[in-house]
Amino acid sequence: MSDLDHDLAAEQTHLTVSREALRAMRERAEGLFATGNQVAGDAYAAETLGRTLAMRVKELADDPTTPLFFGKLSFDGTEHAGHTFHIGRRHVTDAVGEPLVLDWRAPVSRSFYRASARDPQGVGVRRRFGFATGELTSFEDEHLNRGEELGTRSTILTNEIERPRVGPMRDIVATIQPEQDELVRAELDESICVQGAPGTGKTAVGLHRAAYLLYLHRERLRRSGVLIIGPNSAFLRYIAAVLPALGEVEVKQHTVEDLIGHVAVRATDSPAAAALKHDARVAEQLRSLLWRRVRRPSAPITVSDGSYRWRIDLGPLTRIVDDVRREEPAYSLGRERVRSRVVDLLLRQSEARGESPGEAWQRKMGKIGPVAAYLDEVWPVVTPEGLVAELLTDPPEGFEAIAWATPPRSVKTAKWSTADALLIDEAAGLLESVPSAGHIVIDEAQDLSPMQARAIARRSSHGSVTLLGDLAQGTAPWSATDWRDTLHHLGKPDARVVPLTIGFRVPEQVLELANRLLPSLAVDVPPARSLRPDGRLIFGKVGDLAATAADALTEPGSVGVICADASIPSVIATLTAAGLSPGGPEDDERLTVIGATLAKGLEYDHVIVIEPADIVAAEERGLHRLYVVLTRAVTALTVLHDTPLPAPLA
Ligand SMILES: Nc1ncnc2c1ncn2[C@@H]1O[C@H](COP(=O)(O)OP(=O)(O)OP(=O)(O)O)[C@@H](O)[C@H]1O
Repeated sequence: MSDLDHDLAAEQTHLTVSREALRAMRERAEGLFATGNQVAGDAYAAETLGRTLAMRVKELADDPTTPLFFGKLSFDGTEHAGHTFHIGRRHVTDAVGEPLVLDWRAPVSRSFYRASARDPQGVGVRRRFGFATGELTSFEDEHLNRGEELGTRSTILTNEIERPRVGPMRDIVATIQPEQDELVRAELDESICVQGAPGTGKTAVGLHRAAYLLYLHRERLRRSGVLIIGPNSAFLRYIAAVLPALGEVEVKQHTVEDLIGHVAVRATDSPAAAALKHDARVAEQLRSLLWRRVRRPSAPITVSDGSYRWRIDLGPLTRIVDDVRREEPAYSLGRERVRSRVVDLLLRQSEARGESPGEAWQRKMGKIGPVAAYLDEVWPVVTPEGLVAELLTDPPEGFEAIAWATPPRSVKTAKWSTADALLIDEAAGLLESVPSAGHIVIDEAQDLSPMQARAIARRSSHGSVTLLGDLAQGTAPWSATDWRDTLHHLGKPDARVVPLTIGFRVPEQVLELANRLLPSLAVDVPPARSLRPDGRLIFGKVGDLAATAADALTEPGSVGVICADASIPSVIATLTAAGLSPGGPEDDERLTVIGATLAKGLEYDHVIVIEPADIVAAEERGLHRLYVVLTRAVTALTVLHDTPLPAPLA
């Protein structure tokens, strides 16, 4: 046996021992789960404990297809000199608590991603492991102490990048690159905006950052929560498995629409109305409409509590309104403040008479007729829907386009649009303050409208955000052209904007084609360098579709046919007639037909794009859409067209 074989055998043994230990950890957790009910003091404690233990059992699940560890650090310097650590997806300890595998997020593991020949951080040798279906098959050493460093030339990194893609997105924990790691491990209180060309790992970075923050601030974030926001449900489905694979099973993933909720969407807006409703100026209109409801009182109050009659003059009543207004509370809180200050005045009069009425008396006085009438006059009850209905019934100058064609009979029967739901959320935020999440990761953030950004800002007022996006991929009418604007609406104006420039998905030739569109996209973004010199770019006629798809399916990996949304039925018909069975973005078929508007954030091994000119013509920012579509390919891009290619590509 050579030294290398011997080393590999020893590592395989370590893997077997670690798997065994993880199984034992899981069995212990299951045992605790089973007895949890008996040890907990009461039903509430039992439930909490049960939930924690059930979560722990889930977290300890071993996925036999992914390796328990992917790297090893052998230290010859710092306080760790003489120690070796295996780095994996989670801690694994043996029966006496000795670590067999260190979590990739532990402080020591940082050197796995950051140590270099120039700055070895005490690491003598960094070892990366190659795996096939969960079995350890090879390793690659860098003797940092001898100045050896592979960087992006690592075969294990190359294999990982070139691996055929099938099914949902996977974690990249074994091969996070230094520029990515710096973002992943940024502090919890730091908000960051990542500007990265297609395939530079923005989504991956955001998800790993969520996992990292949860590891470091588990208790705090369990209470306040970490949210992931993505553009649509096909995308959320695509990324759904990444965090659970990293042991994080509790993170909620939403689109902006389902984050907001409030009302069922049953109407659509004209483009002009939608544009105004997504504009931050409409927030100002709602605010002033709301605060115009607050008035000074017109008469003093006289109240009888059965034994005495109390009177409050106009002067103090006016002062209360003015004071509370100046304090700028959320509107509904303001109303309660006014109420309690009136009751205070009554209480003081009563005390001056030598009485000391209790809470029940105060509650009664707060609701008594004259006090309620005063409140309704100076600070009336407002509902979010009511406020928005008022705006849409009679919009101010310059906002005529948002007017309802026919106002509904009542607020209850109103049909709301997606953008109305945003207005209602804005109004709700003026009425009551919204609980803040600890951290929010927002993907495809270039498409956030100012009003959507404000909705997220309300939910992260005490937390931080990671914004991920690419200005060149902005396809909404309100897409950002400058990150500072989005950050301003998000309430994080000082966030760092950091570029990612190494492309892990799109092959060089394909990127070169897509980049020809960049000068026409009117954005200033740093170009990316592709790590994939090995791709293929093919042009053909639309009539070649079935043959191209059939051919692509003979190779491993996923095949995505992307066309203008209107062409989906005919594309499916062509493929089906040829005996292929394409699925949609929600299915698990190897062959997927997907409309251009849903392709954002997704990737396929072989992408077949049908009629780029149709994709461009279908919408206002069609060239941006085409840029998104052309950058979905991992290995091969086939462009099929009968009409001439859009000018920048021809
Ligand atoms: N460090 C890495 N090691 C291996 N693969 C990586 C690494 N970083 C990213 N990738 C892979 O590159 C592909 C693109 O990553 P990701 O989807 O996160 O990019 P993106 O910047 O969000 O792209 P887009 O702008 O198209 O949404 C994914 O398959 C991802 O797994």
